[in-house]
Amino acid sequence: MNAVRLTPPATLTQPGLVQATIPLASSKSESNRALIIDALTGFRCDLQNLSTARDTQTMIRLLKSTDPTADVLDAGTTMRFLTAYFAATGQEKIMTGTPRMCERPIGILVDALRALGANITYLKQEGYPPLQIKGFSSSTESSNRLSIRGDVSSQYISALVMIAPLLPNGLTLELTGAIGSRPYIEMTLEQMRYFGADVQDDWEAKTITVAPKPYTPKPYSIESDWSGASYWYSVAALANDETAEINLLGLKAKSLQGDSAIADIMRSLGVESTFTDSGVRLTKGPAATSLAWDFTDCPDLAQTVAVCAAMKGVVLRLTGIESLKIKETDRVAALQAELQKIGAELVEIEPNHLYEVHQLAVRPSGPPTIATYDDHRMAMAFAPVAMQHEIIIDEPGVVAKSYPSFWDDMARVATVKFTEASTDVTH
Ligand SMILES: O=C(O)C1=C[C@@H](OP(=O)(O)O)[C@@H](O)[C@H](O)C1
Ligand SMILES: C=C(OP(=O)(O)O)C(=O)O
Repeated sequence: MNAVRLTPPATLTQPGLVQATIPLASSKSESNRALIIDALTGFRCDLQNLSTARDTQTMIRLLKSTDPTADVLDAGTTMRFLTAYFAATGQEKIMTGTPRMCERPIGILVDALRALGANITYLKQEGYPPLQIKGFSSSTESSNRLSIRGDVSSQYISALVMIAPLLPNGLTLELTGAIGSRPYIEMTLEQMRYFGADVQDDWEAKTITVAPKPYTPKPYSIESDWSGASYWYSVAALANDETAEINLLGLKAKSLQGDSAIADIMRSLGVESTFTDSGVRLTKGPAATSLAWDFTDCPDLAQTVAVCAAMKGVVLRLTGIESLKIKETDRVAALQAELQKIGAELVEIEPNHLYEVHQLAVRPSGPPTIATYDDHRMAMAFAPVAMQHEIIIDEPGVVAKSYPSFWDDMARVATVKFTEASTDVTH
């Protein structure tokens, strides 16, 4: 694909000691759930520390907008949560997004909303945005029991359960197949409970039941983003400075975010975590020579860990990364292409199931230029490579989706230069 460069590439070099305090962005996942629940209370909750992420800012804007078209840009949760919200609140909207968003499936959610009484039509391709929400005719006769696949995106399930307190009969969801990203569903249920919803989950029976009981407006403060924290774990793991210390602000040991698993994963890659009053302190510890991890519960960590393991020469076996193919880009393909540039490869060992990252015998010379494929996590996962050698990140502006201040924070541990490009780039 040919693309015109939108932001000058970032050249990163590591100046010396790694001693930094990083404010972090707050969680866009928690923010976007809190915003939907707030809207369902008539905007009566006092939400504090909302994320500056573009995905959250887009959610805020669209919840208040009277425009008949809601363009979510590239925000998956915003697309899925707002589709359910606009349907349940009977708002007529056209839901659209970036070309990539229009390739990300939504049929499972639309089918479920239709079964609950929503009138939704596809404007282009069946099963994908753009779509038109025309109204909702839920009645006490509408079924309140639905089966839904759990193996494509947990966001459909979160979207449905969040509107369920409004439905005349509430909702029971029976989840079928494997359940991906389960901690995100649990985050949704916990936030709903906090705001007074009556929610029962039975993970053995794979059912979630929500009673028809309205939310109670309350103040709520959003935690820092553990997915964003993962890049700092990678910085600590790759720092040559054995005295490296990074303090990440606003993280809690008992988090709603499944990506807090990064603390366990990174212990194997040589990072110790100590929880403090202000967050978590990262210091260096011994690293393993190999690591196997199932990313089913934490798909957004896969890129961080793959790049970090590749740089450390730790052989990494990954499972549970099937959903990476339908995110901001095909992240499996993107990793396969870009890991080569840092002297590693991602090999598919068992089709669509088991993958391995290992170093190549011959390592490329000169600073690599990493393409980012409109994916914030490609940019942020590769940035910590700067701890070991110079690296150039193309389209660094992509980080705005989840972590707009990422480069400012990065400048606390590396030299970050944005240089104007004179030519077009090819992905
Ligand atoms: O609910 C959420 O906030 C999210 C769920 C996950 O998506 P899937 O459920 O599609 O894996 C995750 O990848 C995404 O970044 C945020
Ligand atoms: C997959 C992601 O987000 P979303 O699905 O909400 O676009 C992400 O932030 O990595």
